[in-house]
Amino acid sequence: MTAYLIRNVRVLDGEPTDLLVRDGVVAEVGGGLTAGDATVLDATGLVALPGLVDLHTHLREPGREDAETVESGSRAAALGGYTAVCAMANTSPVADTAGVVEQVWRLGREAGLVDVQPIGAVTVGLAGERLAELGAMADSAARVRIFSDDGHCVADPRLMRRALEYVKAFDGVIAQHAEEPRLTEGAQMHEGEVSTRLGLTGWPAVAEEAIIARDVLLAEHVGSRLHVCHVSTAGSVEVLRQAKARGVRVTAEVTPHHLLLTDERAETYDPVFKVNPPLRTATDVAALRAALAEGVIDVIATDHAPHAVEDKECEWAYARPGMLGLETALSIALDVFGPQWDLIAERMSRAPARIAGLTGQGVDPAPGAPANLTLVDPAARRVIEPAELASRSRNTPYARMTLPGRIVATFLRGEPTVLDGKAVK
Ligand SMILES: NC(=O)N[C@@H](CC(=O)O)C(=O)O
Ligand SMILES: [Zn+2]
Ligand SMILES: [Zn+2]
Repeated sequence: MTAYLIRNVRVLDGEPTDLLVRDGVVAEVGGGLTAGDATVLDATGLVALPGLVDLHTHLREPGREDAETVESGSRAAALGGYTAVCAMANTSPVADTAGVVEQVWRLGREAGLVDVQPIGAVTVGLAGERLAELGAMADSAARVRIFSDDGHCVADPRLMRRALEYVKAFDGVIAQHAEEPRLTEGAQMHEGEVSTRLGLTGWPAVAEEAIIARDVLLAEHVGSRLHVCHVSTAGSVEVLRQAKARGVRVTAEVTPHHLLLTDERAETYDPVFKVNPPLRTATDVAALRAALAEGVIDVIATDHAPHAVEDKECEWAYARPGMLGLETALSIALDVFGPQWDLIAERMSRAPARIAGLTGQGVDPAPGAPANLTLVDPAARRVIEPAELASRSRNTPYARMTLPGRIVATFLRGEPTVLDGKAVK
């Protein structure tokens, strides 16, 4: 195993120092370390962060390997600075059995680029009718702790209650895609001025807020853990703020695109901007940014949702919702929040690792810490070229935009997965 001496790097907001990475851990931190047999990396101007952790990734394997595989998604993640991703269950077959979650977990280990932690489905086939084998998935080699029907809402309140009760036994968490389906039938974009002008059926904010309000009450009643996926409205932030003030065990995430883009993008009729929940208004974006800074929202999660060209480059109404996220998330965070490294580390690494219960992830680089880390060049700017992305899909909403920040290197347990901005394998 090669040792690495990372010279002249700033750890988060600290002064430049040296990091010695050896045997999978950060062995030493301090000025003027000697290399010995270590490979020296000059990291002048770079910032070291704990490896990023994504709570919400769609890897599409099994079933849609044309759009993404565990390996291609893992490579996109490593290039984005991630050392762990949680893989959503809406694959084909659905990850609703111990067999499927173990398959995804094994594929992740074989790719060896990030830790792939499978999420299990809450209900069989995501159909919302009966609970999946949550216990068997928890006891499997994949040790599932997060369950989600993402893509669908667990709309039946009795099923939601039972799921919350079930996972309490092993401190699991239900991650809800909050969308009251009766309020979003035929919806194409956010319900508001722009949808009225374009004549597209609207997806009202209240469809999200009503489910979050119900679910925080259910979580409070049961005393169990709820996580809210891709929060997108100012009203949702207020529901979460009140629930947290009461001590409800609820956490929440926001995506990079909901922190940056608004429903006005639909005016282009370019389906790359079609996503679920939909892009909202500038007022919502401002509320989400403030909530993330305050901690009412705990995490930035990508909701990386790769789609094949034929599912995306068609008429708006027929296009699948979803956007790529893994390779651009850190840049969007830097664009929105500036170099607030402690905030970025908390929201993109420590908090998601805690919520997912991933030991060894989300730990700041310090002596004895597992060497899961990423080196960022905050001064670099890059133009996003869809064809250059490692993802198998091309549906980035940031095509040809110039974004700040570049991931220079990523280490997984002391081994580089990215060096010089390129994937090692
Ligand atoms: N976000 C999306 O628009 N799409 C996701 C599903 C989801 O996250 O709800 C997908 O799987 O494509
Ligand atoms: Zn969702
Ligand atoms: Zn999703």
